[in-house]
Amino acid sequence: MTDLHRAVPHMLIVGAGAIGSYYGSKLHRAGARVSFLCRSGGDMLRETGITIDSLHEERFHFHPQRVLMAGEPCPEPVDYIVLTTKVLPGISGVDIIRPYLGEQTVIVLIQNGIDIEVPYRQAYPEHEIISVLAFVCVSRLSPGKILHQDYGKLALGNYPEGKTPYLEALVELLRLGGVTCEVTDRVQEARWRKLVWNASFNTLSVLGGGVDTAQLLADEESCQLVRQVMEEVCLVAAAEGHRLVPSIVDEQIEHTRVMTPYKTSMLLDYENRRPMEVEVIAGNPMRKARLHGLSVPRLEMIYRLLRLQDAQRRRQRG
Ligand SMILES: NC(=O)C1=CN([C@@H]2O[C@H](COP(=O)(O)OP(=O)(O)OC[C@H]3O[C@@H](n4cnc5c(N)ncnc54)[C@H](OP(=O)(O)O)[C@@H]3O)[C@@H](O)[C@H]2O)C=CC1
Ligand SMILES: CC(C)(CO)C(=O)C(=O)O
Repeated sequence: MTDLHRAVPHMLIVGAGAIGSYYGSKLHRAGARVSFLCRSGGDMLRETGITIDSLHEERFHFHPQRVLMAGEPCPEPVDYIVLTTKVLPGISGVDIIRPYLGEQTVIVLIQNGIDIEVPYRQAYPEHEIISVLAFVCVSRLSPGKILHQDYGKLALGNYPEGKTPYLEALVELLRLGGVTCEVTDRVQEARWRKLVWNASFNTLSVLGGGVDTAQLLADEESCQLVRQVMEEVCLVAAAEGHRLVPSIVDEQIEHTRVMTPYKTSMLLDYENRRPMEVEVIAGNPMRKARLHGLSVPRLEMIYRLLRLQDAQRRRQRG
């Protein structure tokens, strides 16, 4: 047993937004020491802590071990550094985490998108990376105030593949905190499966003029478009060596039909005039398709239109 597996591990969560606060609360419940690294709102968090209100779980309130502002040194070693920012070209997770990495700090990414691990693998080849997919609907109402609407399962695996004792230790903690965890030794395939949903529903919810999942599926033409985008993503995944079962398209559509109508995280970002995760959700798969010489006309169009929307929003924000 290394000192990383201390009885009470120290987790530094980068980003006190919806995902960071929600899963941070679960790790806190499990007895871990949970600190946050914030870009804004740090004073408020230190004073009032974090409250999770949920439509399905009991209200939970906690005070983080430490609240650091970006760049502020951390006086104690970090066992797991957990990135939960949006994945955007303007945010360099690689640079943000540098001051906090000890020799054995494990890098954990709870974020959407494809190939998000690559910059970390390149910058920190010696560090273990755990890649995590969140199946949850949660949002931050204001600093320290989180609303959990639905679900909460995590799928986790080591990047690029496999399962290590550090992964198992993290999963044990999360389960103790009440999180359902699915452990996989093929996390990249799991990312592609999730992308089938995100690359279709997230993007079309914005380009469709601000529609929720139910509205997208209620209309036969837009439902057909969802399906076609999903099929294109499966094509790229297969070229990358991840053969997803063909029934995934029907399964995801039928599963979404019975979900409470949901506004995707990309739509919430668009409505709130925040930058959207266009590159990792639409850009990266489209670039992979180009590398393999595949024709994915819908993905291409979605990517180009979303880039325009995003740039227009940036201009409006000034
Ligand atoms: N919310 C959800 O239901 C789901 C989200 N996801 C994915 O999870 C990831 C996180 O999403 P979510 O939690 O919703 O996003 P939020 O916008 O709620 O939170 C992101 C947080 O990161 C912070 N941040 C940004 N830059 C920095 C920085 N340089 N240093 C420290 N903190 C920083 C932001 O700070 P500030 O307060 O200043 O803005 C914000 O608090 C995304 O990839 C998303 O796609 C996946 C599944 C579901
Ligand atoms: C699939 C979902 C809804 C998380 O469960 C999501 O990833 C999102 O809204 O971006």
